[in-house]
Amino acid sequence: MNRIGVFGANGRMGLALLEAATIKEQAQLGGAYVRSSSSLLGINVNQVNSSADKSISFSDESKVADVDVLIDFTLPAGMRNHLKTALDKKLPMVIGTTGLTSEDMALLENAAKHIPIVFARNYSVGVNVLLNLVQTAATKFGDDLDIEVFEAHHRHKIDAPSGTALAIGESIAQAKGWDHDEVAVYDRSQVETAKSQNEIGYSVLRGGDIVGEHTAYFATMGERLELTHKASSRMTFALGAIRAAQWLQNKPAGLYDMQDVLDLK
Ligand SMILES: NC(=O)C1=CN([C@@H]2O[C@H](COP(=O)(O)OP(=O)(O)OC[C@H]3O[C@@H](n4cnc5c(N)ncnc54)[C@H](OP(=O)(O)O)[C@@H]3O)[C@@H](O)[C@H]2O)C=CC1
Ligand SMILES: O=C(O)C1=N[C@H](C(=O)O)C[C@H](O)C1
Repeated sequence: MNRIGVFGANGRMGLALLEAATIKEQAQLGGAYVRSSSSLLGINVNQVNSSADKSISFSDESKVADVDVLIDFTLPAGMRNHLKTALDKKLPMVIGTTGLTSEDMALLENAAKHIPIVFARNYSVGVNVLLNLVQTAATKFGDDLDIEVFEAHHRHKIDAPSGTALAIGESIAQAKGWDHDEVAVYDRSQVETAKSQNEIGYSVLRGGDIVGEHTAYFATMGERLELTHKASSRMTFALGAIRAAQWLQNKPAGLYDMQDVLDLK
């Protein structure tokens, strides 16, 4: 049995994870962690999400105990603290937080020398299949090809482009043999020349309650391929993260991703 500890348990993803832990067989909610200053401390999780396990109350994230694996979908600063806890307690960790810097990634790589970690910018099956499909598309057209990535999310999202959009772009860059940082174009407002074929352009929409949509465009003279993924429920990500937490059981230290979990490599 996997006793799962969820950080940021009062967030949009946190609440979905509390519910997902009750749905998945062989999984059990072990801890619903919130900040030490949270007004939710001691309140039964069931009062906030009626589908969550009645036996658990929100507890202080600095008092992690009686769990087998930790899950973090918070913000980069939260993830850094929660990673320290996982290292102290020698617990495996599933991380979905996006907007991480290269310094954060270095922290993850170092931590993964001591504990097993799954880090994925999207825990849906569809997006992880898409990461392979865009590599096929990117290499099957000739060089006279324009590649763009579009993403749309809810009004509350603060990082842009989304982690998934960047993962799609990085996957394409890898297939093309490009350095992603050199070819990524985030803003054309100050550019007065036509685009080159060696770039990946990003565009972003924020509005309403959009859960998460991503399209990779492959446009050439005479045709255009659009590969789109649309998530319609956060439960997709939450169930994927619980699956990753179960997969991590008994894994050696290392940095894994959702494609490892789904055997898509
Ligand atoms: N990989 C994937 O598949 C997915 C990733 N995400 C990512 O997950 C993250 C969270 O998204 P979402 O749930 O919508 O965001 P919310 O804003 O709804 O929730 C964020 C949670 O993190 C907590 N938090 C923020 N900062 C800290 C901190 N410094 N220390 C402790 N806790 C902190 C918040 O607590 P408080 O309320 O006290 O501020 C809250 O519980 C984002 O990075 C998002 O991009 C989202 C969906 C899928
Ligand atoms: O913030 C979100 O909501 C999401 N974030 C992830 C991202 O940045 O790619 C994944 C998903 O699209 C939802």
